[in-house]
Amino acid sequence: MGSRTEGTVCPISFVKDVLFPYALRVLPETLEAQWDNSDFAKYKDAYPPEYSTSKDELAAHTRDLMDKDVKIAYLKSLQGYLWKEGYAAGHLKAPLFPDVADKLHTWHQNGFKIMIYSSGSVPAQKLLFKHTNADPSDLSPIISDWFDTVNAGLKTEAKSYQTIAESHPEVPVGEWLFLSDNAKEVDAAIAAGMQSMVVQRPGNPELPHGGKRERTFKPTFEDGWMDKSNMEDTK
Ligand SMILES: CSCCC(=O)C(=O)COP(=O)(O)O
Repeated sequence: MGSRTEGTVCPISFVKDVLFPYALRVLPETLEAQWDNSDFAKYKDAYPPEYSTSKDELAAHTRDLMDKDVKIAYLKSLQGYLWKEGYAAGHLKAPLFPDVADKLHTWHQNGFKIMIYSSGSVPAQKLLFKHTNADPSDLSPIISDWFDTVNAGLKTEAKSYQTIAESHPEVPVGEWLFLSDNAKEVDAAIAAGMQSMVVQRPGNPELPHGGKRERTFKPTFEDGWMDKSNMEDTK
């Protein structure tokens, strides 16, 4: 069982209106404090050289990438670093959709492996699932594995899903279920041999073809995720 984060387990607005602005707010003070710190070098040095020569260049490029929501590994890595203190201090908490925590616990108790595949970096994923609005807040112990664009590849490419499946040979590829609000990612997962569905959530943009496609899944919080009556089969 695999899933992406924004628009699937939590609202897109949490990422766009809370996480991104938080990262931009703490960026200048972080650059000021950490620029020459050897622990920070791995974030700074991952940027292309033309953007890592000065704090101003790096900040401007970071702002530009976030404005355009570019999901590039060096930005995602820095974001995870910038969010760390915010989560630790309680300023950031992931607002999961109301069905998510219960459903993940149920699946876990029933022996399913739950894994996350996100454009957000693995450290950022772990922070998000560790600090949620659920009770208990930390869902990370029930997540079996974590994938991002560094250890798996781009989410719209079938080979990324093959890489993920191959890293767990104990689970035949046809037994994986990948849930995403992004139809292109669902198509890539299906091309790799996984089962996959588009999840529709409040606040998500209109799907291609007005959401009319096979295997579109619109969970209602009362009925639960796996109620087939919520599935639009428009074949
Ligand atoms: C899990 S880190 C915060 C979300 C994020 O930065 C992101 O890019 C979300 O990507 P996803 O593929 O999970 O929608």
